[in-house]
Amino acid sequence: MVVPCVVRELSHPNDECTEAVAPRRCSMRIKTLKNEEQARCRSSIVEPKVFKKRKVDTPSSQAVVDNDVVTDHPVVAEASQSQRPQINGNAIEKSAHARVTETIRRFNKHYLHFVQEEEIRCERAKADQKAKKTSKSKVGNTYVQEAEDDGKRSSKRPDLKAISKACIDVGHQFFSRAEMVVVGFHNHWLNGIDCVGQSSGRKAEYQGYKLPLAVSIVVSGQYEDDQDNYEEVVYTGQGGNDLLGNKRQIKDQVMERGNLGLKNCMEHSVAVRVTRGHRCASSHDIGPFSQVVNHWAEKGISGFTVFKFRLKRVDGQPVLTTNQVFHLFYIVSVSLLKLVCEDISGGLEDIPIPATNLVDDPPVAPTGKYLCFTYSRDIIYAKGIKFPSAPTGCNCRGSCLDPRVCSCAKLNGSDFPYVHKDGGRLVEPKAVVFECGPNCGCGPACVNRTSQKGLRYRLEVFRTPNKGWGVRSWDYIPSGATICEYIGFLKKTDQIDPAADNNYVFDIDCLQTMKGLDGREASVQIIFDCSDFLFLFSYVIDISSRISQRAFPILLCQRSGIMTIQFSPIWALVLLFGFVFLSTCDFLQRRLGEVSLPGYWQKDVEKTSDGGPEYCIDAVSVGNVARFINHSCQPNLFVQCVLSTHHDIGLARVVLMAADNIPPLQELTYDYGYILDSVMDRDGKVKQMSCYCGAADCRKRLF
Ligand SMILES: C[S@@+](CC[C@H](N)C(=O)[O-])C[C@H]1O[C@@H](n2cnc3c(N)ncnc32)[C@H](O)[C@@H]1O
Repeated sequence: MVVPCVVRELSHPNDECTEAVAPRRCSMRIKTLKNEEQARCRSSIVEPKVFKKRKVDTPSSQAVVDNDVVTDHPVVAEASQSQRPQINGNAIEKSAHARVTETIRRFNKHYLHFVQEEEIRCERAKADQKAKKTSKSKVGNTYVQEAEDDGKRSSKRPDLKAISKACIDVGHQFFSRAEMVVVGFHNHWLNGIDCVGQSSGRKAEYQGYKLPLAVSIVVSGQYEDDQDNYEEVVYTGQGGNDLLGNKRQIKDQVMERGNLGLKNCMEHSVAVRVTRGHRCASSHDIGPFSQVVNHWAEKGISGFTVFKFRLKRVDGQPVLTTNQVFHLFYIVSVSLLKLVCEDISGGLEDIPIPATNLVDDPPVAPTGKYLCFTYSRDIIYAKGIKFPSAPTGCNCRGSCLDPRVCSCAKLNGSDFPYVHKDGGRLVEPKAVVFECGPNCGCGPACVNRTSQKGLRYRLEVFRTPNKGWGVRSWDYIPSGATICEYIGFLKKTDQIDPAADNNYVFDIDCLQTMKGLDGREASVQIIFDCSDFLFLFSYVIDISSRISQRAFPILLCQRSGIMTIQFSPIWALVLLFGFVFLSTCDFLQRRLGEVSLPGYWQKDVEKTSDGGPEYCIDAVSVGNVARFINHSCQPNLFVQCVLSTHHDIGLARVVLMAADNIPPLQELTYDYGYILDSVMDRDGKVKQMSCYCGAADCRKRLF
């Protein structure tokens, strides 16, 4: 039954903190992996004793999962944190999930960098092609042809390039085969069967085994002869498929490679990891170890010989709900979710935000003491706060495309912070992102306005058992995507009544985070960086050298600051003097991630040592869907400061973005960044609030 969102008094989960001094949240950024040792490479994960050679004495033996390889499916993990399975007496490694998340984050970071490179390469090829066409090159059509070829050249798959960059650990659910390869579950981005090959035969651990030996199969669900369920899989061997066409069988399969690997597994009673791919999306669910119990050859639907392998799940492994395959567009049964409000935004958002309640009986809508708020899409400036003036924008037209030309891109370290893929994804978290603003020449579709484009995913506010209301998405959200901005009243922090027990205050702490103040993790380093200076010089010299052909040095300066110079002594002196002059003229370029901060922020950074953030966003009475997003110690979102309409860092926009690929119906959370023991009650006693995020590495307290 749908009830209107009327104001009603509800007992609120926050009731325990009445009388508290209003706890303050800060924008804890995405956490970088502190301990590189946490990340183990594939080589260690797929250590033969773990995966590759799995001697199982009897099909029911639990020896198959007797060490650290434990499936950690998110659905299972969420359902029973307290009853995490013990296999052969060994508890599941608690932070496996966290390590996987970190690994996938690293992979996605590399991946998005490669996507960015690829987009730039294509844009340049297109621009060159256009320029060459218009200049009607004297050398006939040769250049035009070359540029065309460059533009058309098949892209260097960013995901495959990223695989080589990441170092890995065990996983749960993957959104692409490439992610699985990264994590080491499966070593082929195309083949369904991953084997230990003949070349490993000399290793001691394979003595006595016939090779190849299969270690992992992916049930893709897209071949005509596949029929699978969860306890038992009938797997069609490899070979003979029309891989470029409709995947139909076009010739007989042969008992070799992966097929032989599976046959050998049966002979040696070696278990195989089964993973399920999804037909429409590229997502994969990691399934259980299974034993090949039978195999045979038969004529397939197309009349060609195919090998069939029957695999039975080995007992003693966690129950998986792997039939929950995540679609890019999840079809949600609203009646099952008990809708209590059709759209909490009251039509203000482009996509309605329903509220559902499966917890209360009868189900109630998100209303009550703390939930009676006015929905707003935009920040509202409290009385007395002056809106800063808008910066001069870039001169681009339509959409900003060339980072060498766009002045906004230059502020971001001479690259656009977003790639176009999936409607705009942030390549990596930054101290601050400079987006295009009101005075820019580009239009609303510009990629450098990604966070200004409103909601893109079907969000749902849902009642959680112990955290009040929370937010999740019905759509798959790729990492780096914008979820929403934190909206509310923009106030001075001293305008917040400390006795008001307001849990909806978000401190705008970009500067504090930059400096790593108050125990906050400094997400960025402030270091002296000469790359911008070098870039400037290289530019001047490059132009000069073009003019005078050979009289000047050629200087190549890369973003990393590495340069190669072919120089004449006089130019070396010019460079040296220029460098010394600029560095002593209070013109130090400081670097925050990839962002160069204009000099005037230096004073702000210095000033920000003690007092804490000057401004905050109070969403208690006015806000948007962000006010319902809960905290997690292992969040899937991160906070990104964004500047677009002005460049006042103290009043930066606070935008929540996806840290991971987020499957539909997974709760969206970010790290509130409370400093433990920083919240006091009126008597000056430390106030505590339990954390119910359920993460394996939960620190058990919100504050
Ligand atoms: C900004 S509100 C989030 C939305 C809130 N759950 C609601 O129902 O309106 C912050 C409050 O939610 C609750 N909360 C958020 N994350 C939590 C967590 N991990 N564990 C326990 N309570 C949490 C706390 O009561 C916190 O003060």
